Amino acid sequence: MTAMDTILVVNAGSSSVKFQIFSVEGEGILRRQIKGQIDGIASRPRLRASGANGETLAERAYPIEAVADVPAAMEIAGSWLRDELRIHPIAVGHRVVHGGPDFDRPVSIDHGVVARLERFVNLAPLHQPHNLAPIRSILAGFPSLPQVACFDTAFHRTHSAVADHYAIPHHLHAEGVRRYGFHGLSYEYVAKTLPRIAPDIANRRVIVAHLGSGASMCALNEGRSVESTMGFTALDGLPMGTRPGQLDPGVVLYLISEKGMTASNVQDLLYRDCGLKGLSGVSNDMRELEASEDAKAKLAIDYFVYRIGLNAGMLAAALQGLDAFVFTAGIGENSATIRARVVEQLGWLGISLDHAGNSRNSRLISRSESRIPVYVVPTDEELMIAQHTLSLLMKQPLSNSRQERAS
Ligand SMILES: Nc1ncnc2c1ncn2[C@@H]1O[C@H](COP(=O)(O)OP(=O)(O)O)[C@@H](O)[C@H]1O
Ligand SMILES: CC(=O)OP(=O)(O)O
Ligand SMILES: [Mg+2]
Repeated sequence: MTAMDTILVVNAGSSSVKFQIFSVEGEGILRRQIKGQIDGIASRPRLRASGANGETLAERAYPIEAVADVPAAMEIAGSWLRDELRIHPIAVGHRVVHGGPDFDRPVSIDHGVVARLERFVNLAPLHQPHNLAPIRSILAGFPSLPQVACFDTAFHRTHSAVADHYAIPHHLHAEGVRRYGFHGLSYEYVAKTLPRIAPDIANRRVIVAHLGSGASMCALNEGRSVESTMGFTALDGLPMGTRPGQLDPGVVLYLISEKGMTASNVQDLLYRDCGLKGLSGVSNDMRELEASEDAKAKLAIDYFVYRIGLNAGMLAAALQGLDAFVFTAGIGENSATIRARVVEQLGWLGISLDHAGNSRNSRLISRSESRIPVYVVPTDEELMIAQHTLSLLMKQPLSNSRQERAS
């Protein structure tokens, strides 16, 4: 591994840490060498990693107390890559969830960039601190190793003014209180992949449902984001593992004025104790809800599916019609049951499911007579990050990083 030039990609989500190693072969060619993730953080933690040909490199389960949060998972993944595989990359690409109003594309990281990104920690408390921690420690330990930040928000910067605003006084929009949207690296990957796998609809009106531990939907028109269910923070829109999704702001006022909660109590409640976890009282993990007999677990799933249906109607209105629907991310890629429930909810649009294809996780899961085709597209945020990292790297000399790696 150490003989070749490699790029390490780090993607800390709310229930997982994902990482990939790509080799750089010739001008601009990336080849995946390792793909790994620790998922089920705080539910059923497991490290899985595979090599260039899909062969298993690691498969380890951990007790829940050993991987209780994202930093613990980051530590395990980091030490596996460093100490067992002895990876010495020439650059590191990071997913950074919040880029605020200024960052509309990936950026090379220096101390000034980190300071600007720290301002958004309170706008993405489940992600931003964990995105910035490895950046800071690499900056301290390997100051000349190039690092690139790739933002969840950047892909949505194409939104029109009406889609970008809340109906609040202008000065708040001016200082950055806007509807940013998230999961942009995932939507960018899907938008770039559709022309190859579904050329008929790639340039038309598509709703992409990114259903993972965090969940959102994006309206794509001609491959560009025009609307998202998420806004200023990754709390809005669909219910998620531990976040409520759309909530009347009056609930927040009630918690403060009637229940005496502080801002930090409310932040903890909304980011950590709501969503599927709060509604079910069973788990934030969809696999556990699907396996549960508990009536509240069923209610949580019903609510999840219902809200996806409502939000699909909203995005179809933004697009003034619909030509395709795409499922992606942990739940969207793996749960045939949830996909079937969502498609049933969208039946009024003339969508019908190919049940056999759906249970095989096929790429096209709608029947030929379905008015709107439905696809499953496994996302690859890490590939997007690697591509952005390499293209920024090619604009700057590599000599420093090669020296760094050699030392
Ligand atoms: N086979 C499966 N069936 C149902 N849900 C699944 C399956 N595999 C993964 N998931 C769900 O996917 C979610 C995690 O998705 P992921 O996109 O990895 O999240 P994140 O990146 O936000 O950590 C969890 O709710 C998990 O239960
Ligand atoms: C923005 C967000 O919610 O990300 P994730 O789904 O990876 O937690
Ligand atoms: Mg994710």
